[in-house]
Amino acid sequence: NAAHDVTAFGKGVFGDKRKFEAQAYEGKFRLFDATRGDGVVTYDNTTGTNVDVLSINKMFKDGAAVDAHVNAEKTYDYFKETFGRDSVDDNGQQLISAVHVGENWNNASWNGRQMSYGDGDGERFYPLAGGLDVGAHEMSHGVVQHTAGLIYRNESGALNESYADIFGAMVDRDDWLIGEDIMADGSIALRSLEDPSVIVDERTESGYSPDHWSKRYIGNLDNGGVHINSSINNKAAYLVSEGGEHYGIAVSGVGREATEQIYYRALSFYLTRNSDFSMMRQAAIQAATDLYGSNSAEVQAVTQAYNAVGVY
Ligand SMILES: CCCCC[C@H](S)C(=O)N[C@@H](Cc1ccccc1)C(=O)N[C@@H](C)C(=O)O
Ligand SMILES: [Zn+2]
Repeated sequence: NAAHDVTAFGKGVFGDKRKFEAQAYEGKFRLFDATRGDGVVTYDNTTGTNVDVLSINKMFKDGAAVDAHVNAEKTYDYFKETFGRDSVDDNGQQLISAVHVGENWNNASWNGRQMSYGDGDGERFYPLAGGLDVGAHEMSHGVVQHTAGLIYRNESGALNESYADIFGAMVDRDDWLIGEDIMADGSIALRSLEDPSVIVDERTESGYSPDHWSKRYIGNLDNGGVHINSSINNKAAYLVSEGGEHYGIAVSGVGREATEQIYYRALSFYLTRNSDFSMMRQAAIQAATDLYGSNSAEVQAVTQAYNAVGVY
């Protein structure tokens, strides 16, 4: 008997009840959502199967698998509804997620084809699938890969990481923090777009994430600081949206809706593999000009935001 689509239920990593699309097949159920693009499929890396026999109360019981599946559905919907983009390649590419990857792995990744989530060690991170912004971060790397293709090193790599955080913060829309749901060590988040300097980063000289180009990390750690210098562009995007005063420069914000359109257009029309921060500034100004006009508040916000973080 063929598989058929069902709306199923399960509890996430933190015990919250989730609803999602799955399939019933041969008396069992699998995390395969056939309603989005060429499918959203989630599987347990330790067993290699995406079949999860429903427990007696008709619930999927693998919290990380449930959350990873919902993260992918929500991020698929975000790109479709906000930009009309059909998955990472704008051609419906199947969204594959693997959970329980590694041993207490304190990370998640996009390997060019799929998302992988670690379970965390319970000291640094809880299971990373529990964070919607983690899944959105990883899938956004897929979008970057199929658009500008920003090389994952130095400034282009920092932009790649920044785009993953910006879209992560737009999908997980109630704050400007990244990783706030999965920190096990008591810190408020892994990164903050609003105020990067509140997050300790022992890889940097100052111990904090930079919020100005003059404070950028220059060195070989972290592929040339891709998770460190991303905070400079993250701060710029935050200022474009929310506004504020930064190093004496005032920015009038234009809101999340205009900000996500500007950054998406800059990514998909103007940025290329080797783009650096200065090219990011030009691309965002051009995108804002295309969308809102050269004398618009949006162009003004972008210009002031990049002035405020010292990128010209
Ligand atoms: C193969 C090694 C991992 C490559 C880096 C991946 S893309 C990445 O950036 N992962 C995110 C995971 C994440 C996202 C949101 C919130 C919490 C954690 C990341 O930021 N990883 C940090 C821990 C890092 O690799 O330094
Ligand atoms: Zn990343």
